[in-house]
Amino acid sequence: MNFLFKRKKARDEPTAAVIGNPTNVNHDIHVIVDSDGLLKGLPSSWVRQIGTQITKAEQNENPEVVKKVLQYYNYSVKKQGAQGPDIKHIYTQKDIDEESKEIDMYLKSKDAHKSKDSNLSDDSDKSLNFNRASLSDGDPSETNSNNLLQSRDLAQSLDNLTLEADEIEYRRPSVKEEDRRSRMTDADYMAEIRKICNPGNPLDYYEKTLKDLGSGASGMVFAATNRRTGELVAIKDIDMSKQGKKDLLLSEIKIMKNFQHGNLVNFLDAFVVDYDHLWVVMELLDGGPLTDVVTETIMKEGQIAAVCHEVLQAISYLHNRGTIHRDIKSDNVLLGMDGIVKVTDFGFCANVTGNEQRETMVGTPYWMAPEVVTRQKYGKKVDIWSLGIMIVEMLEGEPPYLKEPPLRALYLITANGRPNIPRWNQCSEKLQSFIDACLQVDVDKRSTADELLLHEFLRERAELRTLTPLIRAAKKILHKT
Ligand SMILES: Nc1ncnc2c1ncn2[C@@H]1O[C@H](COP(=O)(O)OP(=O)(O)OP(=O)(O)O)[C@@H](O)[C@H]1O
Repeated sequence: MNFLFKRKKARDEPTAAVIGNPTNVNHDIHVIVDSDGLLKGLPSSWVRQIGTQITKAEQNENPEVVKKVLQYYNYSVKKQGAQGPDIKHIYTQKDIDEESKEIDMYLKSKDAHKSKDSNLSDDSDKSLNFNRASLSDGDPSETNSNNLLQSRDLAQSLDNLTLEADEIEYRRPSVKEEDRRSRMTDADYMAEIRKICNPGNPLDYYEKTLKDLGSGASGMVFAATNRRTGELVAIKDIDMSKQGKKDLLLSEIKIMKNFQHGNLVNFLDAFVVDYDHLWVVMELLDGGPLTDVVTETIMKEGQIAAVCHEVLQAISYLHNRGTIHRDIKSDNVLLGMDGIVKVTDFGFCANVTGNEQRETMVGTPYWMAPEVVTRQKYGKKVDIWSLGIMIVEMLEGEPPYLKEPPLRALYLITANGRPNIPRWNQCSEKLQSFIDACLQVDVDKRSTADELLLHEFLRERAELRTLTPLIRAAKKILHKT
């Protein structure tokens, strides 16, 4: 069999986007471009950040975009730093709206704090500069004192956030419940989780094989055999002592039990093992992630259409249940050796620190829709944008701007809108039209999952089994056979 192989490209380990965006954000910082073409009015630490990643000409051209990108980036870093590891959860429009309000409140609390503490008011952005040590090349003594200020500022900002939350009418009613939850100890959570898990010993049900399927941020995934049926399953071993938000994990398991679809990696069972390990049993996909195929081989249009069709069926299922995946990318599309295509990572998956990107930013930006960064009202169609970026991966082997650091990638996504696709002229008109329908910056013009499922490009999809040779070829190159 003849394949065109792509050169192996370095892919950063992307993480899940977990931050939503507010609507009608007040501009609390006035940014202007001075006569020298420099942005004025930005906090000094932000200026240092952009200096390394966004050129003066770009700042000149898009000052508002630069401001929004920095706000989003710094909020994201701060949230990660303040709350520790975050767990992605099932997203609904309601979650997104609530998160949007949270960002609004964060921005307001920053203003409130500014007026309360005159010592910090001239550089109150230090609270936003959580990752400054790694981003600035300033002198170490300055960094130390800033770190002290950061901790104080961070704590105060969080206090403000709570105070405001009590006063604001739209604060979600579940906050009291969250307060109660925040007083729960780890042992309390484990007791709750235990209640919804299978009480038995997993080794009575499943026999571990020697095959490790890989390791993610939250732990190892290994293969096992169902002792009764002989079915192969994948078991994700999550070390609960290292998880930040056990409450979310708890609700995830509850929700996941109700989500079953032929194009989702379905949840099968869960067990608590050794007091603080959660074993999540799911269907095993033996072909590995789509990422291996896109980085190693060149897919034909019929094969791209086949993958899009299956992924869209999963997205449509989730969207029709008021759920947004928010992390559609090739890494989260798993393949069976027979060519079956399933979407994963739509619940119970933790996003914990483990590599630089995870530490510096909550969400990986490369698949992110522009409206996420610009904090316009957004919803289900972020998944359609991400699908469009995943098509770019299938064409080019990687998403746009992958080699750029996250802050610059955010800037480019927001400033450029629809990315340039080098192989565009080699695409058929139908594929071009399909990509156009996904990568519309104007959300209203972007198609829905159900509309895309009727697109003529998908009518020419190849049979799923035609993916098998590509999977085999990728495995061979990556020594995963
Ligand atoms: N159901 C499955 N079948 C086969 N392989 C799987 C399955 N689930 C995960 N894997 C593989 O196991 C490895 C780790 O998966 P995992 O989902 O933990 O990774 P991650 O998404 O990077 O981490 P996390 O979701 O914890 O942030 C990956 O290489 C993935 O392809």
